[in-house]
Amino acid sequence: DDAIVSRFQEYLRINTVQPNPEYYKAVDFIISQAKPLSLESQTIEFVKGKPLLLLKWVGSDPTLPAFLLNSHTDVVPFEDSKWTHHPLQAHMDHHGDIYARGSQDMKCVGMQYLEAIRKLQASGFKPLRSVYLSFVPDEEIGGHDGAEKFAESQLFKSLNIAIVLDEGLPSPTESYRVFYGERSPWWLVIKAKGPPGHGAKLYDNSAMENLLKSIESIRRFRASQFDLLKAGGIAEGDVVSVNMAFLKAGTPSPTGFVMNLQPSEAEAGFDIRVPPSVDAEALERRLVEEWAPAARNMSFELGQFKQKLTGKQFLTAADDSNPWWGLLENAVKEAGGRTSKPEIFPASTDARYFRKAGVPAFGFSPISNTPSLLHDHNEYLGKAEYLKGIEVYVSIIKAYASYESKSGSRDEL
Ligand SMILES: CSCC[C@H](NC(C)=O)C(=O)O
Ligand SMILES: [Zn+2]
Ligand SMILES: [Zn+2]
Repeated sequence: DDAIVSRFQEYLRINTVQPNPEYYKAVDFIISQAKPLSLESQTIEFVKGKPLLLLKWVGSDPTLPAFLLNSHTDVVPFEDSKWTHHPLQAHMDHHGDIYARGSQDMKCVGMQYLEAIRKLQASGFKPLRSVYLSFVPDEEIGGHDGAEKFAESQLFKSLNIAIVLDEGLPSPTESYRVFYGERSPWWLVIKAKGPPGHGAKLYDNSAMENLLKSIESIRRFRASQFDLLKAGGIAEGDVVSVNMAFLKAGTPSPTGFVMNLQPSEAEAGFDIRVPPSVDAEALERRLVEEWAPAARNMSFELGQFKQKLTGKQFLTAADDSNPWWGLLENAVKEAGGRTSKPEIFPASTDARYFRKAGVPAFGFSPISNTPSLLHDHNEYLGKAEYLKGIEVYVSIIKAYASYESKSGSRDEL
């Protein structure tokens, strides 16, 4: 167990923090881990400097579709002064909790896949289906140069993947959370223009006033969605979330912002997440007519990383019609765990690109009894929970790799 935990800590200590992740250090480390497992390995640069590592554990029946275990190698930035231990130290405290950026999101999962394969090989298990592992870059900044290009590639098609597993979220209870779809991310910048003027003058249609009207309207909508959630009976992934990411306005000067000048431009950035169950077109109309009406000198554009998905959202069946669902549920049970009712992922993962390519995907991180600290200060994972998660993957990989039916092919799902 000590060696297993040390390997996890080693991966956590590699600085793959956006916006300058040391991707090759991570890839070299994973390759070194895969060597003793005799996995086939290839590194693909869809975009220069952003390697995607693809590993393969070859199954004995090449006529059966394979399955893919995906994880991203990058992590989000942190404010290290707000942490109890430095987020790149991977310090384990006396409770066995390992503090590090990526301990939950999602270096744990990437390493757990490999550790599970190591255990299966040690037990003499031989897969029938091939098992692929992808370690992808850039998930945290939209996945365009990583999983999106991979899922759209000829290479991906040639792998003949029947099912993908990707990241989920920690569960504060005993039951693991599983995700079969996601909300669509809309990252919008709403801009207002208006006549400038003296700070002492009351007049209509200033940029600030126009923007504030929009913010008020957006906040009323946010409150209505939040009220639905607070009332209960509806999941986080089934309401629209709206949060302001930034406010940018004012006329800067070397001594601070000018106080007696009403600026001619003002803008605000919003992170909006739209569930598959919500009419995205109606929301778009609301955006055009109420939140950024041209009549009020307003416009909108996409923020950085250009996140806005409209149109069809792809969901993976999480019922008897999908054999991979039952196999997953059962495998978790056999490892002594329990899955809760499948949910819509409240944020975004690379799974959306695989689903879009026509391949079903589940979001699943085997972390129970743990607060969700993705992107938060003091992200940690308990050693016991990490080790238990490896056993869960042993069970899942065994079940998936042994599934004989040809009905696990993509066309029939
Ligand atoms: C929209 S691309 C960024 C991806 C990131 N994923 C997670 C899981 O936090 C997010 O939802 O913000
Ligand atoms: Zn993640
Ligand atoms: Zn993340």
